[in-house]
Amino acid sequence: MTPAARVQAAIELLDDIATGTPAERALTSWARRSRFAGSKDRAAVRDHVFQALRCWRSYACLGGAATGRGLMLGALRDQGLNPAEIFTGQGHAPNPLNLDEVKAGAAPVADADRLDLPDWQLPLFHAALGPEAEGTALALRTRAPVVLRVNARLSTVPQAIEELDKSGVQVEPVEGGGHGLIVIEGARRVMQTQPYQTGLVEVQDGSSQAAMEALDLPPGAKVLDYCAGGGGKILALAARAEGHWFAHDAEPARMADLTPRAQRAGVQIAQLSGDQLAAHGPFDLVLCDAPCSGSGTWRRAPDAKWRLTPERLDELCAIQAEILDRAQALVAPGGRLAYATCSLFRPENEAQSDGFVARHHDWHETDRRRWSVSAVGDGFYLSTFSR
Ligand SMILES: C[S@@+](CC[C@H](N)C(=O)[O-])C[C@H]1O[C@@H](n2cnc3c(N)ncnc32)[C@H](O)[C@@H]1O
Repeated sequence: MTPAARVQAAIELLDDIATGTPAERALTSWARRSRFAGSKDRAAVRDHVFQALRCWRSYACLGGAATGRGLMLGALRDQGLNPAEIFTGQGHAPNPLNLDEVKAGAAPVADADRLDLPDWQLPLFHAALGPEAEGTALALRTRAPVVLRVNARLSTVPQAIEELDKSGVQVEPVEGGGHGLIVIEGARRVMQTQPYQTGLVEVQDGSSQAAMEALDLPPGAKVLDYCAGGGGKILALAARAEGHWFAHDAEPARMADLTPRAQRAGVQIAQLSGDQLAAHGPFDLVLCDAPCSGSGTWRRAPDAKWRLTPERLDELCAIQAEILDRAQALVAPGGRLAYATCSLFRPENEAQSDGFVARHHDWHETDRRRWSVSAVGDGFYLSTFSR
């Protein structure tokens, strides 16, 4: 595909996504029906679509319309490129610009346009992040880093760097980042490499890694990941120490990847249904990596920024409180409860921790940390409690 044909494909996909089709689904079905598109084409089209999703409002201002054409026009203007060189109408290029399109478009001025946020989220950003609110919103307009975690059970940082290099993936250690490696080149190849397939490295965001390093983990501890999903967090904990590892999720199908991942990593993690939890408990550490808005990860899943509603945020807060209330009953005397989200918002973070200790007077908070959206990690929140 020519660069212009890739832009035209992105225009059509953005129009589809604007009608409510989830971005991943739109991209998958486009790739299926576009057999002519090679892997580089698919990657380039995906990059166009994701960047336009991150910058929907500012690109719509620059391009003069919140349509696929308007957004891609805005994207080209944002990069200082001449859209007329792409919108030529030749081959599979977008049709030439009409006079209205040439005249339309202006730099974003309103805060929500400039920061690429839905209006209702501006106060949430300011309340949670104060002077860092603007910088964080602007950071969410950029592409996320790809970060790996070296599995300390099977490898060292220098060994993993060397093995990855042999497979064509260049990485650098995350500064002060323990086992984190930031991918400089070859991100799309990581999962095909021998170090990944043999469990020497896992893909894991830098902030998630740092949060799991921050948790107290007594040797031989019995640990339950109450919202395990694909198991990224419990795998990071299990790499740190000997222990007994248990995973639970309200939707067990979400743990489908956990068995192969644990096998690769050389650890055993028992999966527990709701009915089995009490019989296998109590646990020295119960981690609740709760379902949340994901606002700290919106560089990776930018359509979620526009799909979240105030009603859904309220629902998530209620689910988070219920998870904490249930999980606390599974903690052994002297044990810890940990609450984590990849959200930036106070109602899901600080207010949730405060609400928990207000409802459970026998519990107190022992630690509370936030990680900012950065060059090595997503926004993340961690709170720990003891009784
Ligand atoms: C943020 S994700 C977990 C990510 C995972 N810990 C990881 O590191 O890959 C939240 C998970 O909580 C699960 N969940 C939602 N409601 C739950 C509930 N009431 N009890 C337990 N798990 C729940 C979801 O199915 C989802 O897999």
